[in-house]
Amino acid sequence: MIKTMEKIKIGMLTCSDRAAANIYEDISGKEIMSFFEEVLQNPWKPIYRVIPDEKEHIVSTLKSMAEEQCALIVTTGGTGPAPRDVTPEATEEVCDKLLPGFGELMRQVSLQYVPTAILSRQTAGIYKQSLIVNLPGKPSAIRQCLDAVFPAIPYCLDLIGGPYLVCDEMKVKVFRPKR
Ligand SMILES: Nc1ncnc2c1ncn2[C@@H]1O[C@H](COP(=O)(O)OP(=O)(O)OP(=O)(O)O)[C@@H](O)[C@H]1O
Ligand SMILES: Nc1nc2c(c(=O)[nH]1)N[C@H]1C(S)=C(S)[C@@H](COP(=O)(O)O)O[C@H]1N2
Repeated sequence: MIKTMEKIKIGMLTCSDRAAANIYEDISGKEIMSFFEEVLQNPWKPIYRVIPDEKEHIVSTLKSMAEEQCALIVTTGGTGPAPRDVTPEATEEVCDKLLPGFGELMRQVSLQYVPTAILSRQTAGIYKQSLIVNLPGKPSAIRQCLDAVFPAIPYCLDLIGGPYLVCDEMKVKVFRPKR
C-alpha cells in the first residue's frame, strides 16, 4: 500500500502545445487542481506538469509521476483525432491494465453538453500502483468529466493498494461496495 503517513500525491498533467509554450494560460490544469482542493479531505500534494503533445514526453512524464508515488494521475488535452493528439496512445503504452469504463462514462456525460464529445478518445488505466485518467483539453470538460467518474475512484485506489481517500460528502458521493 502507498504510505498514508505522507501526503497523498495527485499528478496533474496538461498535454497542450500552446499551454506548454505559454501561448495560453493552462486553465484546465487549474480546474483539476481546484476540483481536488474542494473534494479531498486527506492531506495531499499536487505534482503538476505542463508539456507539449509529444508521445514519448507524455510516456516518460506519466512514468515519472508514478515513480514519485502519485496515487492518481489526471491528464488533460490531446485526446481528440488531430495528428498531434496522442495522450490516449501514451496512456495505453504505459498502463498494465486499461479501464475503458472511464472513457465510456465521460463521453456519455459529455454528450449532454457537446455533440463533439464523441471525438474524445479519453481512457484510463492502471500503471503499477497509479490510476491514470484522461480528460479532454477544454476547461469546461474538467468538472463535467470528474464529477461523473470521481465517485468510483477512491474504491479503485483501494483495489490497487493505494491510499484511502477521504472526501467531502457534500461535494461528491463516493461509492465503496461492501467487501
Ligand atoms: N490547458 C488548457 N487551458 C486552457 N484552455 C485550453 C487548454 N487546453 C485546451 N484549451 C482550449 O480548448 C480548445 C480546444 O482544445 P484543444 O486541445 O483541441 O487544443 P489544440 O488545438 O489541441 O491545441 P493545444 O494542444 O495547443 O492545446 C483550445 O483552443 C483552447 O481554447
Ligand atoms: N465535456 C466535454 N467533452 C468534450 C469536449 C467539451 O467541450 N466538453 N470537447 C470535445 C472535443 S471538441 C474534442 S476535439 C475532444 C478532444 O479534445 P482534446 O484533444 O482537447 O482532448 O473532446 C471532446 N470532449
